[in-house]
Amino acid sequence: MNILLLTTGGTIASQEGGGGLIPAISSQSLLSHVADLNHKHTIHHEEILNMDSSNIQPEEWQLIAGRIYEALPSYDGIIVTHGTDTMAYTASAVSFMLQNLNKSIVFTGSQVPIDNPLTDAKTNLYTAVAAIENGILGVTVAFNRKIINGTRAVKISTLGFNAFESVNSGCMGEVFADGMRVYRTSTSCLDYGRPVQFTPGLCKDVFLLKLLPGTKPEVFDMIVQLGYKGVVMEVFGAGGLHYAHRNLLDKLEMLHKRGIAVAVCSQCTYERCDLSIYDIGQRLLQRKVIPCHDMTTEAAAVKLMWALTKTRDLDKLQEMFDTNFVGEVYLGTCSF
Ligand SMILES: NC(=O)C[C@H](N)C(=O)O
Repeated sequence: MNILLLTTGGTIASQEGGGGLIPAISSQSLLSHVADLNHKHTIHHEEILNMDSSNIQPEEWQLIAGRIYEALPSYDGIIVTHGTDTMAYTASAVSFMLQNLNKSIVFTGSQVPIDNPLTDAKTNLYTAVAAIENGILGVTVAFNRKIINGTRAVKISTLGFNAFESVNSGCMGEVFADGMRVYRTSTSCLDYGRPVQFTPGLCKDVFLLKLLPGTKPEVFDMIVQLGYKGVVMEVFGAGGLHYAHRNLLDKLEMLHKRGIAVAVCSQCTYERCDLSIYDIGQRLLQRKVIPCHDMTTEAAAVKLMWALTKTRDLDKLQEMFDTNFVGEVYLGTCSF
């Protein structure tokens, strides 16, 4: 197979720089650590960035997605090496920007640099190649022998090798002693008659707010002043926030009047936010907040950035959040 290795930095490409680990290893040198892959496949390499992923932002997401789109026709699959810290955001962003993918785009990285004897980088790279060999289509994350839908990946460990979890959706594939077991072959329902859909835009004016009991309502005034067009709010449990002592509900009404979208997801990692259960949730619904259902916070925030480039109409945004595009949300009607 013809595979492209796109490198962007991260621990996988890092070396001790005197002041701590810093990305330094080139794409060529990275590939040389898994040179045996070239016996079976033709692997091309290209370094598009060399950054700690803490510095990777929407500008870089667009660069990465654009390069993938250009390269796609020439390869059977593309592996993107990336720092783990923000990989779930980048993988989500690329998932929304590049849809109807009939090829494998696999993000991977490592917790230990590739030139360290205890590295997990090689296994992760071999797992990424196995995802391509097994035809797992769409944007995924390969880590610790698992293949996860890019919009379902969440980084759960700072140091452990099982650094990513597939949240609210089983993983797509897993390596066992007898090889890769494939549970799902695509992140979405593909329309083979249509080409890849590339929508490169992202609205950078999205704010992510995790509530603390007692958060001051005036925070929302600051969000408005700063020109944010959308807010993803992590609320308590199935969907709660305070209005006693400090009335956040009034501020949500103010945001709605100003046409600022507020999407709501839970501070709980697992299961869905459901605003129909409690009185407080129903008060939120009356303020026209957009429920994110069982989406990860990472996917929800990036989905809002992507959706806001298509519309600012709150009803249309709500419709987009009630639609499953790339397996990011379970709505009870589709098993992706
Ligand atoms: N394991 C890693 O890759 C962490 C690193 N700080 C990064 O995200 O770039």
